Amino acid sequence: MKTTFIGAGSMAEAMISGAISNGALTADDIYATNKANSDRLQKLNKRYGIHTGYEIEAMLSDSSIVVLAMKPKDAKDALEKIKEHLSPSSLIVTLMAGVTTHFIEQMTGRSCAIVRAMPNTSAAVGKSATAIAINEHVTEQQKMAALALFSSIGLTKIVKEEQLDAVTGLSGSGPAYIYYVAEAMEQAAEAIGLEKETAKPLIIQTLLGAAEMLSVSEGKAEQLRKGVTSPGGTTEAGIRILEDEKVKQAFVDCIVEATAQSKRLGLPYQNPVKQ
Ligand SMILES: NC(=O)C1=CN([C@@H]2O[C@H](COP(=O)(O)OP(=O)(O)OC[C@H]3O[C@@H](n4cnc5c(N)ncnc54)[C@H](OP(=O)(O)O)[C@@H]3O)[C@@H](O)[C@H]2O)C=CC1
Ligand SMILES: O=C(O)[C@@H]1CCC=N1
Repeated sequence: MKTTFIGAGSMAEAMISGAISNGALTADDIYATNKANSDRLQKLNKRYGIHTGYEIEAMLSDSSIVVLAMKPKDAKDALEKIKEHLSPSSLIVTLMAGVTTHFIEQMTGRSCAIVRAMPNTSAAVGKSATAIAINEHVTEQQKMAALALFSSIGLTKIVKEEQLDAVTGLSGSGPAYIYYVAEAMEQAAEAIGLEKETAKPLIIQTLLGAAEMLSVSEGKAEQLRKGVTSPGGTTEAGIRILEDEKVKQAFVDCIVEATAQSKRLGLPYQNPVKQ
């Protein structure tokens, strides 16, 4: 299934790598272009055997899927460049945070089948938590193709487009919150006398194990936490500090604020006429 990536940065690469290694696409199916970085295209061509270049018209013709993988600030330029070459039968898949399907339709000047996605950087290891919103022009076959593409980089949930800001605040930015916890654990390990080489694998395995436990226990986080916490024990003493410092509320506030920022960043893309 011919799939063309407009934008060839880290998210595009994660999807290309996932789709090829999981068999969702072959290297021969994949075309990628960017703004001007030809070295980067050459590297992707060498690494994955995909087609790369700047012949937009040829790349877009007969493309079943066109992935918009540029930053939101570049959306307008990129859409201006590709709109006259877009085939009416192509499915547009957009990865851009905040850029609405309405904006894309306005920019291309016509109704398009669009899947708007919010993956996360764990796509690079096939573990993205991705949510997708599907507009009314997407056919059942296109929906299946999009699900196959995103399943190749991890788990996929279908949501309403208006829920994508919340998804961005929760799981789009989510890996950063977990890295923040890992940073705190690394800092603490040093303070309590553990060498980095000892602490790092212990931290990683603790995060992996906790995630696996959450997964097999159907997500009862509070119950799992209580299972670790012996009365009068070490966990209880540690968690008391987190409660005193209102750390849980700080995480809630963090996700609410990230969601609000996603909404703010999306404002210029509500109506392209106002740009
Ligand atoms: N990083 C993340 O955690 C997440 C990112 N996203 C979304 O994914 C998208 C891509 O992010 P990411 O891969 O990190 O970005 P990168 O900066 O790594 O890549 C952006 C790519 O877009 C290309 N580009 C810019 N302008 C144009 C243009 N006019 N025509 C063609 N290509 C163009 C750039 O080309 P060149 O190098 O030549 O300038 C580059 O290849 C963003 O919209 C982001 O919102 C979504 C979820 C999570
Ligand atoms: O920080 C950001 O704006 C992007 C969107 C989700 C993850 N990174």
